[in-house]
Amino acid sequence: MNGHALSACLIYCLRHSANRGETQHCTASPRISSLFESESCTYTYLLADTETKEAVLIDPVLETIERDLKLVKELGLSLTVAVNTHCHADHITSTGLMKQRVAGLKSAISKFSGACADIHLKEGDKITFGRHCLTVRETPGHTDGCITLVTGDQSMAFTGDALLIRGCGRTDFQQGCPKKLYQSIHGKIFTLPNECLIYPAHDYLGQTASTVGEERKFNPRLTKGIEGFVEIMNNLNLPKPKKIDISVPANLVCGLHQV
Ligand SMILES: N[C@@H](CCC(=O)N[C@@H](CSS)C(=O)NCC(=O)O)C(=O)O
Repeated sequence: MNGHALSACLIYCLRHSANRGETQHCTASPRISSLFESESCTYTYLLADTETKEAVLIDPVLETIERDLKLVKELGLSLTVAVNTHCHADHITSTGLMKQRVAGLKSAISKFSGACADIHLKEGDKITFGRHCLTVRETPGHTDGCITLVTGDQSMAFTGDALLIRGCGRTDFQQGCPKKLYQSIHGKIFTLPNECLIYPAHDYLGQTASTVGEERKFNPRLTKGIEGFVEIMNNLNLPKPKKIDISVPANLVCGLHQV
């Protein structure tokens, strides 16, 4: 199945934690829904505490706001935070519009993103929802404001555009720096347990999730030394994202530009 074949596909994946039933904060795994937007091949993740019904959305996309809000309603969830892993260059976030539709919803993004939001995140900050939380790891390199969000039990990591499945975010615009990205991935993501699931912001080949162990072993870019990695990244020769000129200014104002 290729990325576009996933366009109408909502993947509901119930994760069961070794710490299930644990009442202490930040230890168990939340419920996860992986939601795909086919034009930009972006994943939005809805994480929820099934008991308290508190939920967070990661990287919501403007075009799929109705679908995402419908799911939140169907599941009876109370959305508290919509967080962007960085200031996206290829699509417009729905965060600002979502704040107008959901009472009390707070937006969040890295303090180094340059973007406005209710919450500016930094290394070690926690986003708590019910019994669960996400801990912020700063993973710059694709942009200066890229973060990876890790569940309390370290069973899942939402890597944004830092680490993709068998790939990684490009480093040729928006403060991109291959050396920084290499250090971020090796220092902040590959130090997680091998079984930790990797949920990226994009996939262009229809892949849905990976693990730290798999990427450490098989990622064709990150298994190289730093000099080899820099050489690869400086020679990707990718075309510019089609919507970069509207997405970046819009995302700097929470996606509300011209909405
Ligand atoms: N064709 C797409 C843009 C594809 C792209 O550049 N993806 C980025 C992440 S979104 S800025 C990326 O880092 N890709 C890495 C890679 O190796 O493909 C469009 O026009 O939107």
